[in-house]
Amino acid sequence: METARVQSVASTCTSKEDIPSDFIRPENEQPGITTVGSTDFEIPVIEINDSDEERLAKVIAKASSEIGFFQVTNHGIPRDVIDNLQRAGKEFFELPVQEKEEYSKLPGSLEGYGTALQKESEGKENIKGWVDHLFHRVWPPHVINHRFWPKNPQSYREATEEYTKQLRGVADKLFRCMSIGLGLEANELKDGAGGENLEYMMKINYYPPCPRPDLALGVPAHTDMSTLTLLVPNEVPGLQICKDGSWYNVDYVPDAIVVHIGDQIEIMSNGKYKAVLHRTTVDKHRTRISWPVFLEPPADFTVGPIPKLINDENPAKYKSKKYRDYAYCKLNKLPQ
Ligand SMILES: O=C(O)CCC(=O)C(=O)O
Ligand SMILES: [Fe+2]
Repeated sequence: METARVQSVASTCTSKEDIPSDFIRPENEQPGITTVGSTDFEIPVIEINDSDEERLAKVIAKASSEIGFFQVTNHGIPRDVIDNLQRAGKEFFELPVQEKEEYSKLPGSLEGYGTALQKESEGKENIKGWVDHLFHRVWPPHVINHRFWPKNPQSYREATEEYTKQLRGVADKLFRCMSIGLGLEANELKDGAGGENLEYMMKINYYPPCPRPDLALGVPAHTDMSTLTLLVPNEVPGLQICKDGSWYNVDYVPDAIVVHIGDQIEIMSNGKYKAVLHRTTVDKHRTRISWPVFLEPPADFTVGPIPKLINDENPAKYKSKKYRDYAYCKLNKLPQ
């Protein structure tokens, strides 16, 4: 059966004060009840044009171990490269739903246009997220399937390729600093996740306006299973991170790239760096769009705590396993 796209649901209920009951979160998840107004800690914004990687590594390592989350500025990606990416993605999502369905996911594939069907634990009803998305790989060339890249607008491919090329430079810099911050050689963290075979999975999240943003969520609470996730949002706020059990709004910082530490880096660092728990809220009047890129190990690559970081006093806290098996357990909510 076809799933209704949230964009279609939203267009039929904008004038009303309510939303279909399958989007209403239980009270302990409702953003209207569970969001903390102000932070008593700084969510770090880090300028990464510092050529002293040792110094930068310290700042990044601190943010990665205390929060697992930060934003970076002065990253060197020109504004127009990000604008072109965002314009093309927005134009794609503004096409009629029928045209977008040509890119819908095929059974068993992650790539394509779709609406998440969130698996809840046994016996619980599924609650839907107020968001549609598009997934496709963007790097390295041998994993790209252009079948899932929009042909309309025509600028989509070039804009996405250029952004990806620039983003790889930022990712490499972050990996080097995070590796140095663990006391390792600069290349060791990236090598532990697949090195040059690391796969870049692009996602576009499209969150239409929602009449009851106090009751619904876009993407519910989760950690990313990637190594790192690098994201550029549009100007509509909505990202929240969890620290010590409380939910905090993340400010929109113009021109920044948002960095989430994902599960694989937590594992490789043997818990020194933390995968951040996060979720997204939606806006009553405006459409939020975000472009995360998940940096993932190849499916058959085994990821585990980096051997140099474990010893008798500090034994491995995580199993080593193939990324494919990790992803299977995570997506099916099975123990790791
Ligand atoms: O839209 C965002 O800012 C975050 C989305 C997200 O967490 C995800 O797609 O994994
Ligand atoms: Fe996420």
